[in-house]
Amino acid sequence: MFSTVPRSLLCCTNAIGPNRALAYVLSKCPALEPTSVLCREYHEVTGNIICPNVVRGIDHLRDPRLNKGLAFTLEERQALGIHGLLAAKFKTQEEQLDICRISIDRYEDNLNKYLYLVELQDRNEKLFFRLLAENIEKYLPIVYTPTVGLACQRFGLIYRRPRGLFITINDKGHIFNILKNWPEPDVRAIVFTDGERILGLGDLGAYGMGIPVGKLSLYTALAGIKPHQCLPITLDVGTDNQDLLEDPLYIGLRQRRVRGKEYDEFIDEFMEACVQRYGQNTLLQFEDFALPNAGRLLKKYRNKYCTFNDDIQGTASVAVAGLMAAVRVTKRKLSENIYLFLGAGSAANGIANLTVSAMVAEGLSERQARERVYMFDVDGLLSTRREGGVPEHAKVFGKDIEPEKDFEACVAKIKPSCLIGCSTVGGAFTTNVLKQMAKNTERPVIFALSNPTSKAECTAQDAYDHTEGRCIFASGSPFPPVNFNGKEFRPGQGNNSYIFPGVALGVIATATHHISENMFLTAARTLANYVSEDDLSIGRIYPSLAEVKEVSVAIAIEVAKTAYDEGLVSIYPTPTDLSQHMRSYLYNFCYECQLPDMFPWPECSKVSYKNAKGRHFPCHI
Ligand SMILES: NC(=O)C1=CN([C@@H]2O[C@H](COP(=O)(O)OP(=O)(O)OC[C@H]3O[C@@H](n4cnc5c(N)ncnc54)[C@H](OP(=O)(O)O)[C@@H]3O)[C@@H](O)[C@H]2O)C=CC1
Ligand SMILES: CC(=O)C(=O)O
Ligand SMILES: [Mg+2]
Repeated sequence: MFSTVPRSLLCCTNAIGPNRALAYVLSKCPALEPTSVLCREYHEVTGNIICPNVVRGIDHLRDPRLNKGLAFTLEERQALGIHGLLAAKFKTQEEQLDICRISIDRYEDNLNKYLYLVELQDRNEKLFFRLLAENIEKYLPIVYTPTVGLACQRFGLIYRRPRGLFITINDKGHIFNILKNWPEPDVRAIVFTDGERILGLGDLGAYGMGIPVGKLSLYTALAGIKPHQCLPITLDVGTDNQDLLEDPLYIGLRQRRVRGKEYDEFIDEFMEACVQRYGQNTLLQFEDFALPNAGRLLKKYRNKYCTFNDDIQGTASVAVAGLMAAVRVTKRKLSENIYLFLGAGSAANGIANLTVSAMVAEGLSERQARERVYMFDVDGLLSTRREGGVPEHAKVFGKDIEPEKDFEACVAKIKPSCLIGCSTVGGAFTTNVLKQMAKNTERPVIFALSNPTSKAECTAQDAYDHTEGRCIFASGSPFPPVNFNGKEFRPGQGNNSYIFPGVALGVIATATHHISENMFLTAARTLANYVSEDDLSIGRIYPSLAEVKEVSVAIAIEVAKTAYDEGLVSIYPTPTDLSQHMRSYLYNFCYECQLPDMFPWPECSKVSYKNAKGRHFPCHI
């Protein structure tokens, strides 16, 4: 029997179509082993040539995973039955990339650029990923924050072709069957959301699908994880966004969110179905769940599944990396800072907890480290004396101090050296707040991490302007370079996209079955080590985005080492060369020859194929 049937083993025939022909051959020869035998047998039966692993004819061009457009060679065009379906000109992938760049530049509106890229991904996957991977700085803001936020808000309008799975609460009891409808059997990573906290834009329900799709594009573009191993999913349990419930374009369930027991059972079933379908080691990334569920579900599942919450753990890692790199400028150890968070939700708590771990590594006790961390949420400073007390999810950061509802006053009173915004409140770092930070310390650290750009707590320009150019700034969404007193600053992007692709690569490539907290501290250290003096001199506490692919591999290697040290992997023996092992996993962004290499008639000319017995088969030209 076939033990390793290729993913899309189809045969070519002009007579009855590839699927039916293959089914026919298989039914006749169920015990066939090597594919080449199948080819020969099939040829004996039908007189047609089978191209294993190859969809022929127009279907080949319509498959984005196979399509190369005008880059198909004459031999490929002939062998694949697409000769004549393409214009005569042959183009290299490089020439095609130029055309893509020109095409995108024609659009002024970023949403149109986004749509162009979506369409490219649907048409020619390798071209899309190579374009993205080679132009990260230019196109990351389109496929990711900020434009992806706009795309989610308009998802009902721009939704065209299926990408990923929508699983609704009505599918409860049948989730495994829905997963079976996904055409790829070799999924290694699933990024999923229930759409309740999409960036800082709130509850976007099923419109949130843009986020798992965008995140998984970065799995491939930034870490070389193969696209067919990635599955984006939206869990549609309704929405409490009244505008969407009334939006005629809305594509999700038009009902209020299901919560409580039924929601929990639904998520339980989903988690179980994923591992049942794709195996124990399937990486399950929670993305953009709202505060009441994010931390709670992480706690519930973190020791039972190969899972992490990107908004809590990935964000923590990138922020701590930034803090570590900033030490080289401020000359203050992490344990010498005072931290004030605006926002006390998932991201803030994730960052605060990992910062505490980093301070403990510097020698503080956990209690001493926590004493250096303050938080301020919608009801003011997290004071144990305030009305209603400190919310459960941030209990450990509550302080026995006078309550304070005025943020500016709080910054003056607590005198933080690091101010970290994860509040979803655009402009919350006012001129006075920033000026106060400049008074608090010589080199204040200011992170405006909320996304998209409209939700950033301050702009890069404001941060430098109001701190006399002395601050160390990073933001979740990109800002253009800033000029202050004749000096140009190019602040970095404190975004979890520096972390999750590398962590995922490390986990997938070693079949790690559990993702430990330590891995995120390791990832943070690795990222911080990549920051050069040149980066710091232009105000950047992250490596340039052009280096992110290399950084992702480095993170993957370090994460894998941690996983081996902690006994969390399923691949033994430990590869002697982890770097080589990791690199062997990477996606090839360049076109590959699609002449069937398992073809039993390897000798190929422009006019005919010669089989092993020396018989010629004419090409259809
Ligand atoms: N740069 C990056 O890599 C990442 C950035 N983010 C961004 O961080 C932001 C927050 O995400 P997340 O933590 O998951 O969201 P949460 O909803 O979990 O947390 C938001 C927090 O902000 C508080 N808040 C809301 N309004 C105010 C206000 N007016 N003043 C003070 N605090 C306020 C909330 O308080 P309350 O609960 O009381 O309402 C809550 O504590 C988002 O914009 C997200 O895009 C998130 C992950 C990664
Ligand atoms: C970056 C990210 O994960 C967020 O803003 O939610
Ligand atoms: Mg997120």
